Amino acid sequence: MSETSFLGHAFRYFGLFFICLITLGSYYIYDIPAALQTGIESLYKIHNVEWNLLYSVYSFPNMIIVFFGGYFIDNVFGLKKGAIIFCCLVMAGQIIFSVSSNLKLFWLALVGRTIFGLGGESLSVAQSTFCATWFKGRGDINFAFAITLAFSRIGSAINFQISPRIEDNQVSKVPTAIWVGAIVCGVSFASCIILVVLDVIRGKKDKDDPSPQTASSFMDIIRSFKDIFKFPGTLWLINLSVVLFYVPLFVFVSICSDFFQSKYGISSTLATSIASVPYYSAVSSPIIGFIVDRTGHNIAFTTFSSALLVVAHGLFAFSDISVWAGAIFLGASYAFMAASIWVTIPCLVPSKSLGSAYGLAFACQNAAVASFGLIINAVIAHYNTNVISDSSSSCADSGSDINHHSNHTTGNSTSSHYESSSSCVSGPKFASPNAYHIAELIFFGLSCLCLLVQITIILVDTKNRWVNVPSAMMKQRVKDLNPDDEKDPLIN
Ligand SMILES: NCCCC[C@H](N)C(=O)NCC(=O)O
Repeated sequence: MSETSFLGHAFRYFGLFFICLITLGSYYIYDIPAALQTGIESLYKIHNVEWNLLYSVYSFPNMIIVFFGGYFIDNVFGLKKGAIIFCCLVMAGQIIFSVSSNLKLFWLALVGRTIFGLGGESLSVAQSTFCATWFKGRGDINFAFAITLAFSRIGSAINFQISPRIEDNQVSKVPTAIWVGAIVCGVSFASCIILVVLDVIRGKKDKDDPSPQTASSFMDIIRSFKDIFKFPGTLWLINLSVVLFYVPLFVFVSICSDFFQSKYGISSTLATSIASVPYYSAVSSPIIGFIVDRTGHNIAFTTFSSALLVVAHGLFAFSDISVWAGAIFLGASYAFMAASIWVTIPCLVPSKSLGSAYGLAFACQNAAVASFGLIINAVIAHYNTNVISDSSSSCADSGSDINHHSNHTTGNSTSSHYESSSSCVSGPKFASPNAYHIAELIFFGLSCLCLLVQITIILVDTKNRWVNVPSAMMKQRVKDLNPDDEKDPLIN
């Protein structure tokens, strides 16, 4: 099958469809607590801070677990078995969460979310590794990566549309909405099985799956961890830029709904819609990926993306111009970054280490996002001069019908979640503008650092010529790193 053969292309894109589907469930269920925040608080009779635990139990273990996940893909399970195991964990976690909603047991919900966390991020590593191995050294790899990310973000968006509709403002329907998440995970699991079969057909069954003897004992595992210190400096700079980019994106998105209401005086519904602009904008990244495939010079694109991030946070921090301006810059910034950063990794490590490299990047990202999530919320609480009316308990106990809007956040302890209802105390549910201003200064500073790191990578790469060169040279670099792939029927 030659590279240009129609069958080869069709088969690869058929595989890409299932590569996209394997994380649909995990992206869909990740934000179920946000989409059903009020209902979940009422169902389990919990407060905002306990609700936030549904995110913490996912993020904190992933500071470490996701690296092990990537490492196990490379050295213990292999990609196919690893993907199935992580998909099982995601589905099992969601089933436990669903059962907990029927039994109204919050501790069981936390167990479910923890098990989901054990698989969720590692499944994303498996997805990136599948994408990188199926498309490595090809001219459409940026496009393929961008499609998987766009698809995943559509999964998140569908949850925000569907879950509140199923729940229909009735606590009794919350378990149904959570069970629907389990069904979506079932679809992802079935897709994973199909993908594994396709991967076997692809004819790489033994090459991609290192034998378990590679790391048969705990000491073997510890010893081969040293390999990560052999990763090139550019990969560490890429990881640093991932951290510096995703903190001002993910953490900002988690607090921006309240920030928009506080600074711009807009309604919570509008604020929530604007908060999701960055994720909807990911839908445009395949177009950008298509362009990056033609031009190469990925770091030029990530640098441009960082510059857009600086502008976005500059607008939020220092101007009173319409809130839409900053949100659109942030969305454009995300679309460019998503389409260009992740593809640089196969140019820096050989295929056999891709899982570890993606695992390392996601571990750094999770550690930074979880830590800065706490720091930013602490800063906001410290500088806040508003008296926040915490109406959650009075509302939560006010009956089975709830007055609800979706909160598109990744969880924060200051987030608002109630429209006023007869039994709720009205008043500001968000912190004062000065508190958000300090937080914004931090995001702006991190964005500037991100831009600085991108410029550093460009300078470093003028010598190496690995990740900021025309696409033909990047393809050649991947081939040089993986000489065995000469025999791969789908690559050559
Ligand atoms: N539930 C969120 C999954 C995130 C997966 C991964 N850590 C990541 O950040 N991927 C890139 C992205 O832009 O989503």
